[in-house]
Amino acid sequence: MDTGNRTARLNYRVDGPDDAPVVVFGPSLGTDLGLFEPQAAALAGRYRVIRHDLRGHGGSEVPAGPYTIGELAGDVIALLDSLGVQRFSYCGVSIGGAIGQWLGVHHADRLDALVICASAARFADPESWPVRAAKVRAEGTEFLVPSRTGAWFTPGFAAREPERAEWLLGMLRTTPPEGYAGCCEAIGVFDVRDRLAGITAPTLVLAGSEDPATPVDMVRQIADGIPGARFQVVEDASHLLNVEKPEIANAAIAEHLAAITRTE
Ligand SMILES: O=C(O)CC1=CCC(=O)O1
Repeated sequence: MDTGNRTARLNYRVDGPDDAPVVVFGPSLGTDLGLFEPQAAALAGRYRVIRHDLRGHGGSEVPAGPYTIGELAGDVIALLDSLGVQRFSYCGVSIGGAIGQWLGVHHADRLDALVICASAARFADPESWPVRAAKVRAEGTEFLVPSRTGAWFTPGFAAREPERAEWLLGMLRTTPPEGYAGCCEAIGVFDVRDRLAGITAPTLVLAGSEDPATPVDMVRQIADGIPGARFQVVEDASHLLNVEKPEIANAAIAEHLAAITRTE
C-alpha cells in the first residue's frame, strides 16, 4: 500500500484514559493541535484523545516539500503504530479532513468512525495552491493573516472573541513556511472524488454555513459520495467551525462517536 515516502515525526498530545476508545484529531492548514482544545475538553473523559500537529506545522518535523495527503496520512499511521494503537476514530478539519478521507479509503480495517469537518474531496482552484506555496516560501505566512478573518472565522466571531481569534492567527504566524507550502502543494493535487464510495467507516460530515474556503455544497459532496454518511450544516460558522461553534460541533461529534464506539 502506498503511504508515501519516509514518514515525518509528528508532535502530538494524548488526553484521557489509556484504555478508552481512541479518537484522533487532525488540524487544518496553518493551525496546530491546539485547534481541538474544545473537543479534547469535552471528550477526554470518555475517549483517549490523540491530537497531532501536521507535518511541517507546530512542533512536528519539517521536511522539504512538496508533500502529499498520502504522506500526511502515513505520518498519522506511523504515530499510531508507535503508540500501539490499532483501531481508532479520526476527526479532521479541512486538510485534516482530507487525511481522514485518505485513511477511510486506505485504512478501512483500522477505522471505527470518521468525522470530516469543512473539507473537500477536491479543493477549489487547484492551480492556486502552488502559487500560494511559492508566495509563502518567499514571504512567510504573515500576508495571509488579515484574510483569515472571514476565511477561518466570521467577522462576528472576531468581534465577540478577539482573544480566541488572535490565538488562532498566532498558530498561522508561527507555522514554518516550508511546512505550510508543502501542505498547500498536497491540497492542490488531492482528489478522492472517485474513491469516496469505497469508504466504509460510519461518517459524519460537518460544514460551516459561512465558510468561503470549503462552501457548504463542496462539503456536502463528500457526504453524498460516502455510503450512509450523515451531513450537518453548522450555522453562523466559517471554516474553523469546531472553534467558532464548539458546543454544536461537540454535540454532533459526541453523538456520532457514541453511536459507533462503546465507552462503557
Ligand atoms: O486557506 C485556508 O486557510 C483554508 C484551508 C484550506 C485547506 C485547509 O486546511 O485550510
